[in-house]
This record gives sequence, structure tokens and C-alpha cells, in this order.
Amino acid sequence: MALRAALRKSCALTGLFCQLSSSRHGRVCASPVLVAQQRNSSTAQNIKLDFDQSTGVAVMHMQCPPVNALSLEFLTEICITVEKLEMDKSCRGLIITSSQPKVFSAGLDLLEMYETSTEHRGEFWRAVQEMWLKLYSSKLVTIAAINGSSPAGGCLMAMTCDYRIMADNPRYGIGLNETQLGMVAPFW
Ligand SMILES: CCCCC/C=C\CCCC/C=C/C(=O)SCCNC(=O)CCNC(=O)[C@H](O)C(C)(C)COP(=O)(O)OP(=O)(O)OC[C@H]1O[C@@H](n2cnc3c(N)ncnc32)[C@H](O)[C@@H]1OP(=O)(O)O
Repeated sequence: MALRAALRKSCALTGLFCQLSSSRHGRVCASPVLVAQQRNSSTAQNIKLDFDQSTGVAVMHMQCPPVNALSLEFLTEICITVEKLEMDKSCRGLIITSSQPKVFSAGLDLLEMYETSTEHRGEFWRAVQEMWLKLYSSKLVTIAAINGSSPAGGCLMAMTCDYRIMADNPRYGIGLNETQLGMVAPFW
């Protein structure tokens, strides 16, 4: 299968990332109302958000099993979370990391593009664009704490952050590999 033939990487979390997910931070739940209504999405459940008001730093843990594939629903949740943080004047910075073992994000959810309607794919690609534009243009200081493999759309997500820190493990891969799947990113 194409998925299995693509990148296969593995490794463990570093102390840094364990620190990032420390439970001492107060938890904030993102409300998915606005975009969810526009896109008919369900409630945010693939993101755990820790926001430490004393530092103004939020940590977004992606927990969309098994590999944080960026589906329409998950992209929507990410956008809503960033929007909500931007509206909070006490929030200055955002760290994005993964709760899934060995993988930061497997990139775009390939099932969103397989035997789906043209209309659905249009909505999906608009959500992709919205995600990276939102991160790239965010007024928050954004950091991708890359604690696992991060191919294609995962790499895109990391690239649109202001800073990237990647766990030092040779089994982790990152890069724009989507052309290996015969995929050319559309014009924005
Ligand atoms: C700032 C400038 C902007 C300019 C724009 C420039 C470029 C934009 C590029 C945007 C285009 C992006 C396209 C994509 O992202 S296409 C997706 C590409 N992704 C991949 O090729 C990754 C494929 N997956 C893997 O390599 C591996 O799964 C792994 C992530 C390394 C994890 O490996 P491992 O831990 O061994 O897990 P498995 O391979 O066993 O996978 C577990 C289950 O997850 C399913 N899976 C994996 N990846 C995806 C995916 N992308 N979408 C949907 N599902 C995925 C896999 O099938 C397994 O499912 P199963 O257990 O049911 O079999």
C-alpha cells in the first residue's frame, strides 16, 4: 500500500518534549463553534491544549490517532484552536507538538483524497490552505516541537511556524515527500 511504502520512521520522546507536556499547566479547551458550524464539524477532540497563563505560552498536543493525519476535521480543530488563542490577550506563544508516539504528523490525511467528491476535495484543500496561512501569519510566536516523523503536510505545518526544534533521532524523517505519492500541491 502507498502509505506503507512511504516513509517509516520511529523513535522516542526527548526530555524536552516530556517537559512540554507537563500537567502542571492549566488546561484550556478550544471551542470549535465558529468553524465547526461553517464546516459541519464535530467537537474538538483531537487536541489537548495546555495554557500556562503565568508565561503566556500554550502547548497544543496533537492527539489524533494513529498518526495525526491532517483530515478536514482535524485541520478545522487546529484552526479554531489557534484562533481562540489569538483572541486571548494573555497568550503570547504557541508550541505545537504530538502526543502520538514516533510521529509528529503523517501529513495530509490520504483518505480525504481517495474516492471522495470534487466538492469535498475542494473543501479539504481550502482547509489545508487556511491551516498553514493561519500559522504562518499568526501574531503568536509559534514553535513546532517535532517529536517524531513529519512528512509532507506535517513538514508544511512545521515550516509555517516561526521556530522548529526536532528530536535528535535518526529514525525521524521530515521533508516534502508528497511528489513520491504522485501528488502536486495545488496553487494557493
Ligand atoms: C509555507 C509554504 C507553503 C507552500 C506549500 C508547499 C508544500 C505543500 C505540500 C502539501 C502537500 C502535502 C501532501 C501530504 O501530506 S500527502 C501525505 C503524505 N504523508 C505520507 O506520505 C506519510 C505516510 N505515512 C508514513 O510514512 C508512516 O505511516 C509514518 C507517518 C512514518 C508512521 O509510520 P508507522 O508508525 O510505522 O505507522 P504506520 O505506517 O503503520 O501507519 C499507522 C496507520 O496510520 C495510517 N496512515 C499513515 N499515514 C497516513 C496518512 N497520511 N493519511 C491517512 N492515514 C495514514 C496507516 O495507513 C496506518 O493505518 P492502519 O493501521 O489502518 O493500516
